[in-house]
Amino acid sequence: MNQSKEQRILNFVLQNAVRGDPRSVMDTIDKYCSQKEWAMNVGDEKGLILDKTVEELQPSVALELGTYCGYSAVRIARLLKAGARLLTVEFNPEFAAIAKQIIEFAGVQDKVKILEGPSEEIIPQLKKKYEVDTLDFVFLDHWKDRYTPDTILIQECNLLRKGSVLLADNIIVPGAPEFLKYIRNNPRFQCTNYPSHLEYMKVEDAMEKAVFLG
Ligand SMILES: Cn1ncc2cc([C@H](O)c3cccc(CNC(=O)c4cc(-c5ccc(F)cc5)cc(O)c4O)c3)ccc21
Ligand SMILES: [Mg+2]
Repeated sequence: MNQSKEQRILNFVLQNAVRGDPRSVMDTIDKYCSQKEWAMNVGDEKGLILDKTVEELQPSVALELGTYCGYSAVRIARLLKAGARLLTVEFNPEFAAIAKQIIEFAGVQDKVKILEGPSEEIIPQLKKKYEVDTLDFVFLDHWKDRYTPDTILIQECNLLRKGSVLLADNIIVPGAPEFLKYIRNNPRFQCTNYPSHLEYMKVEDAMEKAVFLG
């Protein structure tokens, strides 16, 4: 049975990155995906916007929707302070299995919990099953038509507090027009747009940051 692209990414990390070194894992994935096979990791340019958001916020509890291979989970977890944790949601079992190995290879597994299942099922379980009070940070990078319903669901589950930050990938490509309309017209969010480029390409993309005002 021939390998998936994600399996090839994992193998390249296992053979070329330095175990326990998150930066080397990120750089190795970026090298593979810019030189060999494109893949939908947030990448190093938009990754810098993600880094700055996490560093500024210093979240204790972070949620990621769309783990994929774990690139952004490694990116976020490496910046978390002692005791802080990242919950990352992935419905595709193959992706979750790859991500688990990449997160472990990077040595950030103690800060990351992969929750397997669709976001609409996982989000309502966060308080009781995963002992979350409120979310300090949410990174949206899953199906683009789920950004809005999941943002509404997160609010319905009372998971945000004054100052909670949402950061959404792919505002231009593939695009999340409905989310943009929803979040920018919602008086309970203060939005900022961060122009950038699609990972590994010279195509314009952007991230949107939305601060919950309570
Ligand atoms: C419900 N639920 N709950 C958890 C959960 C997890 C997943 C998966 O992680 C998953 C699988 C497939 C696609 C995505 C979304 N990502 C994208 O579609 C994307 C595309 C491109 C791009 C850009 C240009 C192209 F030409 C092609 C693809 C660039 C990007 O950065 C992306 O993030 C996410 C899905 C639904 C889930
Ligand atoms: Mg993305």
